[in-house]
Amino acid sequence: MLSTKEVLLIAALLSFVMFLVLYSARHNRIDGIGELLLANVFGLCAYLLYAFGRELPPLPAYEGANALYASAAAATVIGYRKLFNRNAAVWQAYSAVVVLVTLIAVFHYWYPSFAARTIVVSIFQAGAAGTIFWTVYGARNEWPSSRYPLYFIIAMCTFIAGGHAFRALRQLLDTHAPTSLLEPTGLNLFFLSAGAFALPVLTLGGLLVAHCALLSAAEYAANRDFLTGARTRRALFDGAERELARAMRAKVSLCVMLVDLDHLKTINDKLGHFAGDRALTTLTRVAMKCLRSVDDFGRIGGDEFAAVIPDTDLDDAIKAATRLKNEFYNFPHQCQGIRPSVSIGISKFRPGDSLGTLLERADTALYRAKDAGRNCVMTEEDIVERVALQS
Ligand SMILES: Nc1nc2c(ncn2[C@@H]2O[C@H](COP(=O)(O)OP(=O)(O)OP(=O)(O)O)[C@@H](O)[C@H]2O)c(=O)[nH]1
Repeated sequence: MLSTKEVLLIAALLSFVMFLVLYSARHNRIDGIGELLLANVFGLCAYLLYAFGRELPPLPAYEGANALYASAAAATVIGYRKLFNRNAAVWQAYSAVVVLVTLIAVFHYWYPSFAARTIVVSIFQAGAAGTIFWTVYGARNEWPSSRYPLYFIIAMCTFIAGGHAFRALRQLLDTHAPTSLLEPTGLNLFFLSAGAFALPVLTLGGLLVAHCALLSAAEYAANRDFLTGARTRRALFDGAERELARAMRAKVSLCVMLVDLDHLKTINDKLGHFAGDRALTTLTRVAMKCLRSVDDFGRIGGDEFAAVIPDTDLDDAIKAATRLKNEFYNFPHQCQGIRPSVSIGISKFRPGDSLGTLLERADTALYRAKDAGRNCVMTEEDIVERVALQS
């Protein structure tokens, strides 16, 4: 079996490895990574002081080691709060460390009691694990990707807080409880190992969270237009191909809308590019509001947007497009003297259509809408009618 010193040295090594991993991730500018890095520096020093406690004078062996280990817990809590965009409560966390170290000194020099020291340390560590638990649990519904890291952290925090609560109770009630942290009894070794690995395990959880946050940020950047937040052309077309295949297979209706901002060049020229950008962003916001959550809306270039509207026949697509057009026209734009509007062309899926042919017909309808004076909605059926009248 490992000795207590060996367990602590392994924990120190793990903290060092975690430090190196976090150090390489610090360039990603994820909030909280810096604090986890600091936590592992504190942790590494604390483990070494604990491990060589018998060879050191009492001040570094007791107060020093505990102050560093408590600071590691405080920095971990702050790191997690930042990772989940919560108020970091730095002042409160380090104040709790000061209170803890004061109590340890009191139970070391004035009222010597290993049991009392163990209990206050366990309460502090259980409180830290509990805070991380609530931070992660409270963020679960807004978490954008797989919840596996959250469940992992919640399980670990439960284990750590439960272990500390049990240890404190045992110290309080059991007359055979250990009288030193380094006592190599079976249960003491178990608690020591569990406690010593808490920091590396929670750091691992934080790294998993940071990894998921990075992935979802990269996914967002790849699939969302930087200016407007609408889907990118590629993301929209990928989704459209899937919807088209589904419409074909399930024989359900589907429509495509092309939405073009009218006279953007005039807005840019008269009011500046920022006013043009604002009009594009407003259009996206209004469209997101008017369309359903199953509809896909993306910017396909310049001032042109497209919406893929599944399970919808032409009449309902016209209603949605008209609502969008009117809402945008009536929006309180801050464009002195100019009233931004949109023109919309709609096409309806026919068996055998490809995305290209569907967009082509919507584009022809859009140009008719432009020809008709803008700020209006045209469908391919209007075109069929007009072409028939002309011939
Ligand atoms: N502010 C801003 N302007 C853009 C952006 N992308 C494209 N444009 C401008 O949008 C204008 C589009 O011009 P046109 O295609 O002639 O369209 P329009 O002026 O809206 O005229 P119609 O579409 O015919 O009503 C060009 O002047 C582009 O420079 C952008 O991201 N921001």
